Amino acid sequence: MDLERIEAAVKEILIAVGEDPERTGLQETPKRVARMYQEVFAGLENDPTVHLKVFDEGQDEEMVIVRDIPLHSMCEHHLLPFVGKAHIAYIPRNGKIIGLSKFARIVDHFSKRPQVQERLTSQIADFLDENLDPVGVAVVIEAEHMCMTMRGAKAAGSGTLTSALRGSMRSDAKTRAEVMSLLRGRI
Ligand SMILES: Nc1nc2c(ncn2[C@@H]2O[C@H](COP(=O)(O)OP(=O)(O)OP(=O)(O)O)[C@@H](O)[C@H]2O)c(=O)[nH]1
Ligand SMILES: [Zn+2]
Repeated sequence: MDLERIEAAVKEILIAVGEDPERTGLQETPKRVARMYQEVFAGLENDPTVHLKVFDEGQDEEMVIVRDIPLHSMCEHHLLPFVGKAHIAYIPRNGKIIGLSKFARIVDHFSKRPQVQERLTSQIADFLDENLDPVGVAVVIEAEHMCMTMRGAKAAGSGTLTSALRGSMRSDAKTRAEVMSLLRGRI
């Protein structure tokens, strides 16, 4: 990531909105924003496959659900945060599982780039589907978008719910109903 370029751009924005980038409170701001972007967009650079330490100890064909994974991402339309929770359910194949913490790391990875909620949801589902080859996987995300609350429509408190279903979660009506009712228990 080109930190110097971000700094220069932020300084330009400050001037363009009518601020004085040399006043005491703003002198360090371009540098801070550059470091902040490096952190919140780290998912553009890092490799998510490092989180795929696979164990073969899962209960075959039994569903695993990790709920309420905290999520912070940046809406690509306005570069404002959207904040919420991800819920992931999957049915391992041949006992192929990953550590529970890795789901939070994978959610974080795909959140840390300019995003829309729909694509974030699909990217997490596709990544797990392609790399774990589970019988089925479901990802549900609920989030509040600052671009809808602090500006524009000013729809404070509105929530957006997205889901991505793969494998038996999509094709098998009974499995889909089961996972949705388990996830709905808390959503
Ligand atoms: N589908 C989808 N839309 C999003 C997401 N994040 C923000 N948006 C929307 O992206 C749209 C961009 O609309 P535009 O009309 O191009 O931009 P705008 O004039 O700033 O729109 P307003 O927010 O309505 O003021 C808005 O409706 C946002 O609510 C997201 O994750 N998914
Ligand atoms: Zn937005």
